[in-house]
Amino acid sequence: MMLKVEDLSVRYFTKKGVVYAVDNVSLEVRRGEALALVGESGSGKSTLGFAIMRMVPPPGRIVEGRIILEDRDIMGLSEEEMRKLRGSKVSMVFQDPFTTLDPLRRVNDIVAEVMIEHGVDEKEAKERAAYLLKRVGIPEKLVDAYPHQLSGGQKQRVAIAAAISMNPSLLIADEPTTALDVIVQRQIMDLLDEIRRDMGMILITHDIALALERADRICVMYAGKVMEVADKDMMMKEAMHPYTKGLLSSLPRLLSREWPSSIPGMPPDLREPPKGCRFHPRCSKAMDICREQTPDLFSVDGRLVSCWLYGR
Ligand SMILES: Nc1ncnc2c1ncn2[C@@H]1O[C@H](COP(=O)(O)OP(=O)(O)OP(=O)(O)O)[C@@H](O)[C@H]1O
Ligand code: NI
Repeated sequence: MMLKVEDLSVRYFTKKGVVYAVDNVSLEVRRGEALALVGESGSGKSTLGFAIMRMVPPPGRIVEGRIILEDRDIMGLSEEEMRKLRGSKVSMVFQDPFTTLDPLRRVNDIVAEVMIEHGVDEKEAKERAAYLLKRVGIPEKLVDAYPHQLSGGQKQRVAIAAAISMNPSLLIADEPTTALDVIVQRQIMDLLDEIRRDMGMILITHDIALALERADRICVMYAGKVMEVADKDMMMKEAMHPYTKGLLSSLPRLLSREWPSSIPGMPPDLREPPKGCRFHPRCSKAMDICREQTPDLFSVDGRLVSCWLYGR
């Protein structure tokens, strides 16, 4: 297994209370697969992505769990060891590449810098940066440009080139196309598909249609918990969890790329998540046990589902 996350919990210790952002999450990413992490805003997707990089921003903290990257538990690594790992074994690209591209550096240097930090010598790093930029579709005349001279899509291409420059085993892409217009979105997703080859990818998105189109497996999150994990084809055919069923029942309308509104109610405030199953207040199938006890992730017909309808 490329990545195993076990019983991971992340909380933000804010002045206004503790936010239970990721609660007891377990998931796996197989070698070479694209796993989509799908969920509405605030469900804990980015927090989970940051946690896998051991980069949860304060006042957040990983409070428990294991993160095993290629058979190595990275929870025990020092910050210095993590710095070596980030970018080389696991990399991340973000929604807004503005925040990750140094505005004062030329594009080629931005990409080369990542490699230099990981010990590649300068000449080799610059040559490889030029190659990578070409590979991600940056025109040659722009390799010496500054980020502000690029379009949004081009900036994202540069961020991708930097992220894959050390051939990481795992790429975490957090809403990589959300800030882009529809045509550019497609180009960037095609680029990710093409360049990652045997690299594993976690695609974080609130866009279920995009997830179903691009990922091999889908992990649905709700209020900091994993609700259901299944192969894309299985999920398309039939969802099991009432929450996922609700999401997918509105699939035909998803072309509008908005969060489906077929589920009444609102997600909970994660400072006071509901007892039992976090989805129970919005669930039409809720039973007594759902209000009291949190369901495990039950393994049913080749998928995982956290719902009392499917296990005891
Ligand atoms: N820096 C922070 N301080 C306090 N709370 C935070 C912080 N970052 C996130 N949270 C809270 O943690 C929870 C999970 O947020 P997170 O950003 O991980 O969700 P998300 O699924 O990525 O949402 P989005 O789709 O909006 O990006 C939310 O309740 C959010 O308000
Ligand atoms: Ni997010």
